[in-house]
Parts: sequence; structure tokens; C-alpha cells
Amino acid sequence: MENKKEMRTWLDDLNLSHPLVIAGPCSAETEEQVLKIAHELKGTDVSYFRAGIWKPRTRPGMFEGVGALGLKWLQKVKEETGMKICTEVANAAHVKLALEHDVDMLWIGARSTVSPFIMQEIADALEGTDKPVLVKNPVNPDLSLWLGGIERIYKSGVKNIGAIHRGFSTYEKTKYRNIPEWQLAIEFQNRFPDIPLINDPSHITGNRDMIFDVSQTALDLNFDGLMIETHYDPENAWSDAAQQVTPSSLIEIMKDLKIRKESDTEEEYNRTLNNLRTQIDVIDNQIIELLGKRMKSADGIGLLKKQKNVSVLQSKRWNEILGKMVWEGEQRGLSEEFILKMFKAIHQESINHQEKIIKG
Ligand SMILES: O=C(O)C(=O)C[C@]1(C(=O)O)C=C[C@@H](O)C=C1
Repeated sequence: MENKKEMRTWLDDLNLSHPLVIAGPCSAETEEQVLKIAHELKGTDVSYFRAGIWKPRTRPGMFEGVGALGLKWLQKVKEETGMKICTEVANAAHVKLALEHDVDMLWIGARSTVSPFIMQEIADALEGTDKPVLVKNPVNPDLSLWLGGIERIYKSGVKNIGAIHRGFSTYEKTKYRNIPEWQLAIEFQNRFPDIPLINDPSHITGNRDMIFDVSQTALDLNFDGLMIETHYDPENAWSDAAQQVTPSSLIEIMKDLKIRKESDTEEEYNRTLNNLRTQIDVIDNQIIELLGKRMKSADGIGLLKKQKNVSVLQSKRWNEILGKMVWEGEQRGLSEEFILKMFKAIHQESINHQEKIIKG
């Protein structure tokens, strides 16, 4: 699959003056609930109304969605509000039902994207549809698996495609429900700049108080839109209660978000920007030169260790370096997370150099 301009035609055709907004409850619960939320979103920047009909849950026995009945409620939303409607599909039967009920856009969830078998089944069922199909990232941070899933859909003749970044599972204790791993989303955009990329701050944060912040980061990183779970009574929602916002909060969030342009033509801005970029180029070269020198010293240590038959890994020395560098970093406004990541990468490269010498 190659990047193609046409991949974003469906989004361009909407002619929006703002990022695409998809909103609605995590789950369709009752006809009343669905219609009440939809009417509160009518006339806002929301283009697509979402609601989960079939809910993939972590454990059995939890609310697993109302099923096909909910598709009728979505159709009513379209009739009464004019909003387009979308829902998640997770197998061929869901696709068939959703298309029969004229759902305008479908998305595939993170738990389906991980399975090439289910993706192929869904792709076959979607064959040739002109409805946009959005593919959420797989639960694990694997860009190839994500792109592979999209490719299966694309190869079955679906030309209106998109991707949803909903964050990634982790064992680490973090403030997020699913860590964003923004670098992965950036790499996605580098590889496929014309596949519309939508951010899902609800699943990334798992917490409505953080939705605005993550949404703003996404827009600062040139995402094309946002999918935000919305419920008139979030506290009592049947699923994902902590991460849903009320329609009025959503409207506030959309009003406060800053939409930034890709560049500016003003001369003074461009002169200053170029100056700073020249400084960065010089510094980047110095960093590479210094890292090269550091590895030369590591090569020397490798040679010494080889002669004396000493092991490469020296945990005590390594922990001393890490501790010192975290402190030094803090003095210069560099986060602990960054220092640890960078020095772990440097350590690994140093070990690789020494391994080559010791084994050579
Ligand atoms: O000090 C050493 O013994 C090294 O091999 C150097 C170095 C490093 O790159 O800083 C690399 C491996 C060890 O685990 C500790 C430190």
C-alpha cells in the first residue's frame, strides 16, 4: 500500500473549517439516551454521531451492548438531527448489519486490529463499500500490525479509509489508561501523510479531566480530528463512566482548543525560525560527534575487558551514571523520562560495541 492523495478525499469533501469531530456515547444504552445526546450535539461542530452497539469488554458478564436494535436508534438520530452516524464493527455479521442499516462510517476496534484473521474477515465483508472505514491502532504499540490491518481493508476495495489513535496498553503505572506513544503516531503520519488520522482522547486518558490536554496535543501534532465519548449523565453511563464528557463540556472543549496552521509567511518569523534551526543543526552534529567519541571509549573498555575476561555489564557503574545524569538533566530542565530513555539507548549501543569486540 502506498500513500495516495485520494485517501483523504472523503474528509476533504466534508469541507470543514475545523478538525473532524466524532462524538456520542461509549455505548448505546436506550433509545431515549441515544436521541437525547444526539439532540444536544445537533448544530455543533460534531459531524459524526458515534455509539457502540457491540461492546468488546475485558471480562464476560459486563454490559456487552444492545446489539442490532441500537442500529435503528442510530437511524433515528440521522433522521432527526441530520448528523451522520457511525459504530464499531468486530466481525462480518456486524458489517452486514451496519451496512444494511445505512451506517455512514464504521470503525474497527483495537482488539480486532491485533488479529489478522478477524481483520481479513471484516475486510472481505466490507468489499467495495464507499463508506469511510477507520481502523483503531492495535492494543500493542506495533505500527506494522496497524498498517497491515488498514492495508487489508484497502485491498478489499475500500478507498475511503482513516486511522484512529487510541493509545496502547501498558503494565507501567501511568496517568493514562492507554499510553499515547506520540512518536508512533508521528511515524504513522510520516509514512501515510494522506490517511486521515483521528485522535481518541477518551481511551488514551480514561479520565474526562485530561481530555482537553490530550486533544490539544493531538491538534498540535496535525491530527485531522477527534473522537470524544459524550453522555448527558457520564457518572451513570453503563460503560466507561470515568472518561465520558457531557455535550456541554464537549462544546467548551471544542471552543477552547487552539487550531494551529502548518506555517506562516511573515518574513521576521521565517528569519528567526531559520536562525534557530541552524543552531539546532550545529548542535545535532555535535551530539553525533560526541556520541561517536563516547563509543570509541567504550570500544577501549571492551578491549580491556576482553584481555582480562571481565563481563560487559557493570550494573553498579551503570546505576551511578544514570543517577548522576538524571540529576544533571533536571538542572537543565530535561525530564527524567527523557534522560532515562536516552541513556538506556546509549548504554545499549555501548554494550553492542563491546560485544562486537569481545566476540570478535
Ligand atoms: O564502565 C564500564 O565498564 C563500561 O563498560 C561502560 C558502560 C557505559 O557505556 O557507560 C557500558 C556498560 C556497563 O554496563 C557500564 C557502563
